Formats: sequence, C-alpha cells, structure tokens
Amino acid sequence: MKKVGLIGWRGMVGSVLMQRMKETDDFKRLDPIFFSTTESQKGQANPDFSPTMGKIQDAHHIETLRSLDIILTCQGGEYTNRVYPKLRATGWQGYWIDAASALRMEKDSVIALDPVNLSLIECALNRGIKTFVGGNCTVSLMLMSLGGLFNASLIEWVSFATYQAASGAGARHMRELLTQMGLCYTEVASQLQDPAATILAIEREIMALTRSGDLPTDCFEAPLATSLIPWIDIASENGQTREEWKAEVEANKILNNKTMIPIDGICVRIGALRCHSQAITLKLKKDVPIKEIEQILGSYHEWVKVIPNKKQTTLDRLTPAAVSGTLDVPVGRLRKLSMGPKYLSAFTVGDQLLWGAAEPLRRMLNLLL
Ligand SMILES: NC(=O)C1=CN([C@@H]2O[C@H](COP(=O)(O)OP(=O)(O)OC[C@H]3O[C@@H](n4cnc5c(N)ncnc54)[C@H](OP(=O)(O)O)[C@@H]3O)[C@@H](O)[C@H]2O)C=CC1
Ligand SMILES: N[C@@H](CC(=O)OP(=O)(O)O)C(=O)O
Repeated sequence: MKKVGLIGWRGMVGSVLMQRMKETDDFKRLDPIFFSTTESQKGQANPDFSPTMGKIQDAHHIETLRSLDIILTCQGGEYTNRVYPKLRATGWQGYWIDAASALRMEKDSVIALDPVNLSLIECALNRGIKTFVGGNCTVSLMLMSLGGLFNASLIEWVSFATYQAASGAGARHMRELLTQMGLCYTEVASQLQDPAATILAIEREIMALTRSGDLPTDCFEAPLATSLIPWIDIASENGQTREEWKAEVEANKILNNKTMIPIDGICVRIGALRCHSQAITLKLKKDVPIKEIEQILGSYHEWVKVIPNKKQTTLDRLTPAAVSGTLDVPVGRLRKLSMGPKYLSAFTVGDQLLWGAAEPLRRMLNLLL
C-alpha cells in the first residue's frame, strides 16, 4: 500500500476531506501518516479514525516527508512555499497533492478537477507530472456547474458576481461572523419581543452597533453580519482582487484552453456560513434554446442539477441552506437576457469545502492509489 502523508487534516478543508475519506473507505486503500505543524500536536496518537496506530509527525521534517509516496496537504500556501521547494530539492519524486493556491499556476502542476479535466490529468500522469493542485473554490464550482457549456465550446465569455461564504476564509472567520450575528441580536433582543417597537429604531440600533467599532473584525477587517464585503484577498492588477484574477487564469488552465475564454467579474463576501454562490452572465457563441442548454448542463456529470426557473424549486434547492454538506451543484435561474438571444443568465450554488476544495483532492489521491 502507498504511504500517504496527510497534512492539514485538522483544518476546515482537511476535516471535510477526512470525513469524505472515511465515508468512502479510502483509508482501506492506503497507509496514512498524519502530520502537524503545531508543536503540541506532534507526538500525539493518531486520530481515532486512523486505521493504523502511530504518532503525529512533524510536518516540517524533510527526511520523514521524503519517505512518503504521496503527500496530500490542506495546510495552506505558507506551508507549501516553505516545504515543497526544499523537499523537491532533495530529489523527492513522490506525488504532491495540494489545496493551496501556491503552486496552481506553475508550469509543472495540473489543477485537478476530474469531472471536468480527467483526460488532462491522465495525460499529465503519463508525462510524469507529480504535482496536482485543487482549484480556487469559486473557479472549481463554476466549472462544475457550467462545465457542459464549456465542454460544448458554446461560451464566448463569462461575467460573474460571487456570494462567498464566511468559511471560505477559514475557521476563525466563520466564528467571527457568528459572534457578530450574536452581538447584533443581543443588542435588539428586547425590542424584537415587543411588537410595538418600531422597526426603524431597531435598524438604527443595529447600524449604530455595526459602525461603532465594537463588533469583532480582526479576521474580515469590516463587519460582515448585516452587511457584505465586496473585496476578497489582496489587490491584483487592473483593479481586480486576487480572487477575481484567479477566475480566468485558473479556469482556462483547468480546461487546457489554447485560446483564453475571457472570464471576469466581482467577488463578494456575504454572511452565509458555508457554500459559495455565483450569479453568472455569459455570452454564447450562438443562439441555443434554453431547453437544449438545460440538457447540455444537466447531462455533463452526475452532480450537476438543473433547477427549473420557478420560485418554489429555487427556494427549495438553489440556496446555501439547501446545498451545504452535499455534493450537488445546482444551477438555475436559467433564462435569456434582454440583451439578446446569445446572452444567458444563471445562478449556481456549491459547497466550497467539498467540490470547491476537498473532493477533487480526494479523487486525485484515488487516481494514484
Ligand atoms: N476554507 C475553504 O473553503 C477553502 C480553503 N482552501 C485552501 O485550503 C487551505 C486550508 O484552508 P482551511 O482548511 O480553511 O484552513 P484552516 O485555518 O481551517 O486550517 C489550517 C490549519 O490550521 C491549524 N490549526 C491550528 N489550530 C487549529 C485548531 N484548533 N483546529 C484545527 N486546525 C488548527 C491546522 O494545522 P496543524 O494541524 O498543522 O496545526 C490546520 O491544518 C488554504 O490554502 C486555503 O486557501 C481552498 C478552497 C476552499
Ligand atoms: N479565497 C477563497 C477560499 C480559498 O482558500 O481560495 P484559494 O484556495 O484560491 O486560496 C475564499 O475566501 O472564499
């Protein structure tokens, strides 16, 4: 059995990955070695779900890492930047599978999303490529939902507006949002019990609290509860944020496009806990009837679900509340825009911890076992 080093398994992406690996019995097919970067974790017994006894290893110990066939890390880019070059410099020829963005755009890495680019992955394996990286969450989810149209070469360009959940930024951020929500509720709890209290007075109190600086904002740097933040990650060129920049470069790399499809838009953090949503406007290369579009989208792979453009089905099936914790990638609100028959509107939701992070890595690992 292959020796597989698991790094970052305690984090949010890592825990979702471990959960999926347990559900799908992956641990029966590999010899897992658990690592941590945290001093107090090193030397502790393997987690309960591990099929093997053993102790948690030091994730910075290059000699131990060198003994592995495969390393799967969800630890983050800082770790990758620190360890990967050192490890490769020793001549290590193992497979490196990574959730972080650090190596995504490297020449010798492939962004793995097998329902969309399995043939590219297989070609890369045959060519001896050893580094496979999960895509940015919104990019992977866009391709999982619209993959049928990309695959049919029907898309001229895409513009998106994202609605990204707090957990996309990490565990501490999700806690911060919930704390802000709790403080807002507490502020007006008694008025909410009183039917005579005026709603604008309640709103004024909440806004006063939001602007007071008393809400914790260490993580998001601005209040998110009762608000939103139209900026994710650092500034990039041309006024884009780095999150917005990733869409075009990563999607085209995943699709292995020789001619770049323009993909651009705006990324927004909202107060959802889990699941990233996206409003998509796209231009088709030709006028394709909606029925045919639905058929192309829905038949692309087993997880994409076309949601009829009706109020109740949308409320029931096209929300973060409905999708969180599932592998479904619903796409709905499909209609032609008033700009003309080649302009399509769509809305999609996906769990950014599953198809947006852990699941493509888990499946990539299985391709190597
Ligand atoms: N969050 C998301 O939705 C997505 C994240 N990603 C990427 O995945 C990578 C990891 O992100 P994410 O999982 O969100 O990061 P987290 O912040 O949840 O976890 C990262 C690491 O923090 C350490 N840690 C320290 N204290 C604790 C604790 N109390 N509980 C759990 N872990 C702790 C763990 O490392 P150790 O065991 O070594 O101490 C853990 O692996 C990043 O590169 C991110 O960009 C990609 C797509 C989506
Ligand atoms: N930036 C994403 C999550 C993420 O980690 O992306 P990336 O893997 O590209 O760094 C978000 O905040 O929702």
